[in-house]
Amino acid sequence: MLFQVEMDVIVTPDTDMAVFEERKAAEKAYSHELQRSGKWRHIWRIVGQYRNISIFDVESNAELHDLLMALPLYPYMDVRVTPLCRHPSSIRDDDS
Ligand SMILES: O=C(O)C[C@H]1C=CC(=O)O1
Repeated sequence: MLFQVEMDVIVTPDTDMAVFEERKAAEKAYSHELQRSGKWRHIWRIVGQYRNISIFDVESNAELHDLLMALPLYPYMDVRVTPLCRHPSSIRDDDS
């Protein structure tokens, strides 16, 4: 099952940056692990914003939920999820 996930990272003036930087490093490692597994298929930075658009390929809604809840930066994020399905005009083999 494919999902578009948009993640906004929110850093405020009172954010403890030492804690944030620790979580950011953990987030990078977690993201790399999921990308290598194929579950986190794509990640793109939205230009000019601390936001990404990602594509996840998971077995179920529950699996995606668990993966997102475990994001080390989750406490600093606003997350939006959009379920995707194959477009009938797609010529790609890996769209479903
Ligand atoms: O930087 C971000 O967009 C937030 C998050 C997602 C992956 C990662 O390494 O950090």
